[in-house]
Amino acid sequence: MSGNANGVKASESATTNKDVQLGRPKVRGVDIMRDPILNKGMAFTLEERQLLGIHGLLPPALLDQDKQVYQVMQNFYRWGNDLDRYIFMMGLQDRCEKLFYRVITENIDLMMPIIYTPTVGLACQKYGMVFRKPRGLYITIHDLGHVYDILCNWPVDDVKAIVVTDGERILGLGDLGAYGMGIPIGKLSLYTACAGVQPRHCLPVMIDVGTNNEAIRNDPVYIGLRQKRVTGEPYDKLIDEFMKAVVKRFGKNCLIQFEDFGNHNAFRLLETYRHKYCTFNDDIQGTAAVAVAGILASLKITKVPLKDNVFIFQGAGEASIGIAKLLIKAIVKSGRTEEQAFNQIWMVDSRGLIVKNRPKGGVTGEKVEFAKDHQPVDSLEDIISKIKPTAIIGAAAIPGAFNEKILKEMGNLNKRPIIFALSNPTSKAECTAEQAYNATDGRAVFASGSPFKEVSYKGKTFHPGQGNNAYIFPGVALAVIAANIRDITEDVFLASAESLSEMVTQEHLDQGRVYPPLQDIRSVSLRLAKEIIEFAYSKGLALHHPKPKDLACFVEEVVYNTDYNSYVPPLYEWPEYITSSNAKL
Ligand SMILES: O=C([O-])CC(=O)C(=O)O
Ligand SMILES: [Mg+2]
Repeated sequence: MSGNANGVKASESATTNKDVQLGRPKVRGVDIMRDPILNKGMAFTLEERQLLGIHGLLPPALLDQDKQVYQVMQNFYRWGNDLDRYIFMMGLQDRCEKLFYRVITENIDLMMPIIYTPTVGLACQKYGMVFRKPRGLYITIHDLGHVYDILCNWPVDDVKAIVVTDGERILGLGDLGAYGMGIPIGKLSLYTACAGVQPRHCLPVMIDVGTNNEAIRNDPVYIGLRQKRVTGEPYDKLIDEFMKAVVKRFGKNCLIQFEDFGNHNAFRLLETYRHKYCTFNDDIQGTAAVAVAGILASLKITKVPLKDNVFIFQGAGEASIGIAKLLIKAIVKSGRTEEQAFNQIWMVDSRGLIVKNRPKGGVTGEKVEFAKDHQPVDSLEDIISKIKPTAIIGAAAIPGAFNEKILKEMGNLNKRPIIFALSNPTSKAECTAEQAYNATDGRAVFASGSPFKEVSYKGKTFHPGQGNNAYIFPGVALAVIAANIRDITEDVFLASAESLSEMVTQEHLDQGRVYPPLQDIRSVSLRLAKEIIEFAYSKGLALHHPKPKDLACFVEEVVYNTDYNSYVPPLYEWPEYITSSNAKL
């Protein structure tokens, strides 16, 4: 390839867009129609049908991709519920990948609630019924000693990103065992839909060590191991073997995103692996970045400087601790000492306010450094009246935790209270958008992890923001893959949070938004990737050399193209001495 419209040479990019160079596929005949990567449905041209040996295997009409999109959308609307829409879209992904991604990217705000939260949560709960065709790899505790062999069964060699779960904490739904596989699949669909990561570079992985969810173990159509979770040494050995096998099979630049592990493993595994492998934990670090971005944007509405805010976290798990730690970095950057920053952050868990020497105990691990010198207080209502926060952030998957009294109190304490109900899916949110606006006379600055529709209150329309790590992980992944960032530091996540918050315009703020609209998530993710790459080069974290001159073009070059390839090879041009009648014999 010579150069694109912007003059960037393909050779500068980490991954050349091989799609457009495919020319003639190796597969022919009916097999090409059975391969979702190559299949074009009724968009195969007459020439292609003849050349590939599929003429007559399709009805005679040609339906180009535009018409196919129309057909998919008509069907999509026809389904009566979201779970059926999920199954329908997964079927499309299994049949025709390019069409699937074209439909998703063109209708991202309509499609995200289906292929991602909240519907993906419901799909995981019913995965035995939803399951049609396997996707990704299943590695079980019985495969100890053979993990590399399993990775070798994956047919693609140039995998660049893995999303892995052990299914122990699927969204806020708890232990769903192997049914949790819907999450890595959904996350990786967003890698492509939001950030244009090539689908063939992506691999979803389920590590099945059993499930402690008895109902799921007894489900007659359960797809995983029917045993209690294996913990301790064998568990650690399996994860360790997996990490090493990934490097052996796909190289040390292969990104490994940890997703929806239980708290007790998530922090531990992050600490063990973060400096040795190209890895991050989305629930700790991705969620942290999106929440801090939302907080930074909220301050433009509340006009309360970061250093004067007081935050209460409902929950002290992966999300809360992750957000709190990144927030501390942001507060310190704004001029406070670390000690002062810690004093602005209060945590609440199932045993009440996290204080030193709590009679009810339970302050261990990551929570310890957040424990305050304060009297124990049990109920969230009392905690809020005593601590007088400017912001409350819910991430404990306790639906209704922000009750009317609490929301009203937040409205009494603040001109513009910040209320983030981040637990997923929607059924686990701490309050609804409507409840937050109604209880605060429309003054709440509200965001939630799962989407809520606009709310009309006293003639004004509010657009609640979706504070979901989907605004972060696709852009991070694209940046990591394209620029070979191996060490994904906390500063990368802080830079991501700052970049995202800077993409929130005054117009967005006027609509009550603290994130750019979901329709814009693709351009947001690409810009984020570009800014992360810029940051990574400035800190010496990007190993792709030389640094490309034009980063926007560099990013554009690697992005997946949803147009169908032409399988008709370009005609050869015969040299003139052959075609010319004057050719000398
Ligand atoms: O998947 C989502 O919507 C966000 C997330 O990581 C979680 O809730 O675990
Ligand atoms: Mg998650």
